[in-house]
Amino acid sequence: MRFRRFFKELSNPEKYFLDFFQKISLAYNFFNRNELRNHAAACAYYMLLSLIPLVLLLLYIFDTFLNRYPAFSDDIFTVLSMFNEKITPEMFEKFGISKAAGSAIGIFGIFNLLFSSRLILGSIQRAFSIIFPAEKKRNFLLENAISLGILPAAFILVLLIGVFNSTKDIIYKYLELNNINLEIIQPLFNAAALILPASTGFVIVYFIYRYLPVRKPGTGNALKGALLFMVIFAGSRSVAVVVFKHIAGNTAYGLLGSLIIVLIWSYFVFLLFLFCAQYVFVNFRSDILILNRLFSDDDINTRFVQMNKKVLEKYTQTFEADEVIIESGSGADNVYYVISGGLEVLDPDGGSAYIKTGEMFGEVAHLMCEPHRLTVKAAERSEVLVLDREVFDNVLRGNADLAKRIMELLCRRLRDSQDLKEPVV
Ligand SMILES: Nc1ncnc2c1ncn2[C@@H]1O[C@@H]2COP(=O)(O)O[C@H]2[C@H]1O
Repeated sequence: MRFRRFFKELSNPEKYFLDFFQKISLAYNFFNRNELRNHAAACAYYMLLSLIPLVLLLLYIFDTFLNRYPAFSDDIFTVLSMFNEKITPEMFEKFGISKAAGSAIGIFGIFNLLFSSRLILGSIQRAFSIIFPAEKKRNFLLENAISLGILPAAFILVLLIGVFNSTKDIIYKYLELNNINLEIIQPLFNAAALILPASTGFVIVYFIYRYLPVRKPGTGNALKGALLFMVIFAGSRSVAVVVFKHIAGNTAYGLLGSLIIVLIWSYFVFLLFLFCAQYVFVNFRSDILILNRLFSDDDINTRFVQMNKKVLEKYTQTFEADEVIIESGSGADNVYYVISGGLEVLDPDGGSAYIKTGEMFGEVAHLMCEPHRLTVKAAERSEVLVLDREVFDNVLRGNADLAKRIMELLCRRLRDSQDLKEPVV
């Protein structure tokens, strides 16, 4: 069913792109309103902090292996020197790597890494609790367990990709040395070298979008978000490589230049990551968000209604003049909102009131959990949004302005119908 809808959308690309750009612009609005830039900055900063423990950890690993397993380290250097003959044990000695302060640094590195990992995930979780609002809170144990694991897991993944890349190069060199035809193998390897990191990134981002929010957005939406992330990421990476090479080549910046590059790049990646998370949410709750916007304006915004016709059509019912919409005494299953036309409220004593475009009705019974007291019928041909309890409650939950406006509406109707025959004491 879902696939059929997807292909139907694809067969009408114009509509599909319009829908896509509308969602992007909605996501951008929310991205700004939620101030996600600050969260991205926090993540990037913690990322930078985690670099130092990471370097310490690497020092420890090199130190342990180079000192304890000379045979292994010989092998490593044989492999490393295949890439660049300058990489020798002497070079490492020069950097002081093999003389590093041993296990103390290693342990310090691990603790620091876990701590930074906790900080990074803490910021992502905080951002996610804003992007994907939920009533429930996350289980404390789970929250901490995930966050301690995420950076080491990412680290291991990066190492694996690194290992793949170097293995690829080694095999490649080996084949070349043995005069084996590379014409077919080379493109295959190159494709694998491109696809492997991209698909790993895609899977990681997908799992985070799919499972990290307390209120889970569903598979299809998480996939869309992860895909958007990877496409923009891959595109900007190729631009960034060129730009950053230029900056790094400029020796005036030195080491500081590399740090600035790491900071700028991780800030950008986190911005993109949170933006795409917001896009996942927009896909997930697009109906609610559109209704939310619709109810935020004082008058009916006809352009907005027109733009979001596809979504609103799902909820719209047309009533002919004199057709009854609410029968007095009937159960309160829905709340209604007039998009066009006008309606009449009738009380059993013959009194009546008018409900105009842009007004809500049926909310009294819903809020009080009792049957509708009055009958409502169309005064002319009218288009009405019919929202069930769940949809209405979700719109109300995310819209404090709407709650206030409903209160105003209720007060106004109360005042209109107030009959102060007896003075209030
Ligand atoms: N004085 C009024 N003017 C306009 N609408 C009203 C007035 N009184 C009641 N209504 C609406 O008519 C609806 C009838 O069903 P409910 O009682 O659920 O909710 C009621 C209000 O939304």
